Amino acid sequence: MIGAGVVGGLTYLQYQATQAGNYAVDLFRHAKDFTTGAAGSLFGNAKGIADQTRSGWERTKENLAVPTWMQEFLHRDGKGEESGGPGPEPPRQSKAGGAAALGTGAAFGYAQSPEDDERTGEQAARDDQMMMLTKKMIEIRSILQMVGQSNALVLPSIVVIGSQSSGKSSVLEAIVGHEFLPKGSNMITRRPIELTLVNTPEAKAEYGEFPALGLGKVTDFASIQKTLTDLNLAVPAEQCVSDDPIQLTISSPNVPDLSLIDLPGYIQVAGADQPVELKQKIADLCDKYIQPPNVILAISAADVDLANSTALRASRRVDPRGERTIGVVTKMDLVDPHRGASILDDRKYPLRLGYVGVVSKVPQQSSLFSRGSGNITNAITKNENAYFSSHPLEFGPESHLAVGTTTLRKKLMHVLEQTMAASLQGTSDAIHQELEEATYEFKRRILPRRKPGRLQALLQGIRRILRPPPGARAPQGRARPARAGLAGPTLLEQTHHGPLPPLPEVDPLSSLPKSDPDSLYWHRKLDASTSSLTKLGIGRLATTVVANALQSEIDRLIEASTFANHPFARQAITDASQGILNERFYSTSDQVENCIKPYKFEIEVDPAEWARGRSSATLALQKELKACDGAMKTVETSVGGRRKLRDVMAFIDRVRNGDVILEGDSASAGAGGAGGFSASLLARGREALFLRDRASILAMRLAATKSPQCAKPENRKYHCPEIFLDVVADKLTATAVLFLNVELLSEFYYNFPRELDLRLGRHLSPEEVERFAREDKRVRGHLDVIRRKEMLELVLRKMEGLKGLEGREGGRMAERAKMGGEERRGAGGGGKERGRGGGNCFDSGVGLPV
Ligand SMILES: Nc1nc2c(ncn2[C@@H]2O[C@H](COP(=O)(O)OP(=O)(O)OP(=O)(O)O)[C@@H](O)[C@H]2O)c(=O)[nH]1
Repeated sequence: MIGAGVVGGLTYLQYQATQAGNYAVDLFRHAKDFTTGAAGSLFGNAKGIADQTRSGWERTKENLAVPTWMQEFLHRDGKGEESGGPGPEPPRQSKAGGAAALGTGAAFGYAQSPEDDERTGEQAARDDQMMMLTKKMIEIRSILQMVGQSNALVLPSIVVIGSQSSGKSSVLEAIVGHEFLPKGSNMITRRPIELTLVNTPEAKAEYGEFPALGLGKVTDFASIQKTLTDLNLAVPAEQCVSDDPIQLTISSPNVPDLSLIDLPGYIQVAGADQPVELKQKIADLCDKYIQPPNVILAISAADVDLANSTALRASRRVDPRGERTIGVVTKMDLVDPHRGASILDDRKYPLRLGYVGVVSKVPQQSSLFSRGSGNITNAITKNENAYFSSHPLEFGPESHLAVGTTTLRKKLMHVLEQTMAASLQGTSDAIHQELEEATYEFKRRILPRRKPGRLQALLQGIRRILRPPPGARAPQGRARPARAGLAGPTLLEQTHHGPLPPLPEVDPLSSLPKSDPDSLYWHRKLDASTSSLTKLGIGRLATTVVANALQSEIDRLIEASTFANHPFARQAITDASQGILNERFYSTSDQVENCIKPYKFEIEVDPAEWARGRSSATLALQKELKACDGAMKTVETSVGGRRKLRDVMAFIDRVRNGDVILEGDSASAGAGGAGGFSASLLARGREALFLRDRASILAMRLAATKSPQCAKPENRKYHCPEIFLDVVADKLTATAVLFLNVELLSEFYYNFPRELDLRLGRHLSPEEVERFAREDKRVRGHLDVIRRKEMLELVLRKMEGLKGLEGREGGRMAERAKMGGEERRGAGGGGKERGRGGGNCFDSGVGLPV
């Protein structure tokens, strides 16, 4: 009997290892119970997320990615429609009208006080209305930019081209009234700058915004300049230019509504440190932007012969009839006035929109001032006026030549307005077509999925996944810890799959049945086995096993659900579970450690526990014995029969007993076989020997547990250790499970849904909801289609309103044209060219009121 006890003692390691497994199995089941319960809350929670996401969509459609100005615009438009359909807004009256007129005056570059506004009321109202069309078109342009780039949907801009140092920046800055463009000798303008000017007549503040950077309103123009410089210099020197545009919006009561594009200046030859193909790259970039419907602002310096103007040459290539090019001659102060006048009166390179001469250099003393927040428009205008009025013969009131930044501003506004009006119908048709496509896409993708909704379906899938498989329902009451691991798998794994353990040279077990049951040596061995089950750290080990099992179960559930494609949700769920597990870890480990401490000293075993342990140990041994027999049969079949196996086993036995002496290496190591048996046959024989020995030990242990001596607990600890260890393991597991349940699992069960709610439920901001929804490729596609469709609808509504405005303005302009067209001053050779061409707004017989 003592032998059986010692065998039990020898297998304590196996016990110990399997205890962790027992905890895991038991607690895994608890985790499953939890998951079953949590499935409901997770589902409910996820349903909340779906609702949230849906309403988030509604909100984000309105709020997200729609800048504040557009929201205001939307809002205003809504009101407009309520009160009278999508007609144009009436010109502002009274106080607001005054402010608007004043603002418009400032935008035109007129003097900045009401007394200096020389315009008649009718002219001011007309200018206001004209600006309204451009303003709305610029707003529409910005919405279209958000819809996505398509050539058909691009509304016209004014593109500024010219050689390096021709004065492009100075002209733009004179229009804006601030020095804000990058300056420097080392080709600083490397990217197109898409500049949108927004006239804000009722506001005082002037500020810039970089929509793509999200820097907010930048009121310091020096820092706008710095940002532009940084963005340009970010293009590597070896690349030198990039066609990735920088978008900048400047809002001010002093700027007109304009959309302008500043481009890198043309160069004659690339510098030593520049790529050779730079000249061509710049030309290509400019060519890309000077295509219709854009208006070309071709800048040429007066001190350079027009015949050598790269800007005019480039514009002639794409606009051979000079119908959409405005010529700007800068640095008029650097040439003799007579020569300056003759350049502007040029007949060799006629442009329908004419030439304007400017002196846009900031006078020295105002330059320093302007680097702060001061406006430079007045300083430039005064300087210019002083120059042109000092040459009345060439540029005086009698002259038909167009000069001055103010004139240029006005011309730009009119030309852009007319170009925009001309593109209205074409763009509106293109938008109709895009909208049709978007509506089709919307119907195709979204309508059929309404029942059930996309996320609804996804969540149904999750519910299905979270439902435990049939038969995996939690057993009623507290389940006994699984002890199958005690016997079966470990051995079976070894016999069938793993390498065989080395056999002892001499079998010590054969002497065990005769050992003294009161031997101190064996008592100590057994005590050591028992105390190993309660050794320090077992609480931590058990908690780790459970926490890991729970976490991997959660991971598995996420992986199998559609949340797998949602990094955001995935992270949130993982964080939620890990957060709770980490928080509970130390207190749970301590509790488990403390609860099993008493077992270190004294373990009470009552008869019922003993009986349970005895039948459990018996069952485990029987199971393993059966597995051994089964394995032996498999080996028999694999070698071709019992007799053959018996022969090879007998041969190995003889070798081991020394009855057979092999030459060279031993039989067990012989690669080519021995005794007439092949190497693989010998390996199978060794396996069979192991199984035979194992079975005989198991039979001995079984006989011990079944013996009457082991029927009762009294003083049987050392006689029947197999049963005793089983009882101890059972008690420890039950106690540990109890505390793990209370300290870890019920806390987890309670907190997990709350944590999920916090991270994925109602507490998500609209931005997070949008981000979450967008992580799914298909949902993202749906959202994009919805957004595109809605934006296109919005744009169309606005365009319909604008058509009315354009009709009215067109009528007025035609009337004025009939009355004499004296306002055509500044249109240059336009009058002479008007007979040619057709279809363009500038061919309508309407002169420019400049
Ligand atoms: N006298 C005079 N100088 C001017 C005038 N306009 C510009 N300048 C000067 O000409 C130089 C070049 O002007 P910019 O406006 O920087 O020319 P740019 O075409 O933008 O130059 P890049 O950005 O290098 O292509 C500067 O020193 C200006 O001060 C003008 O009307 N008269």
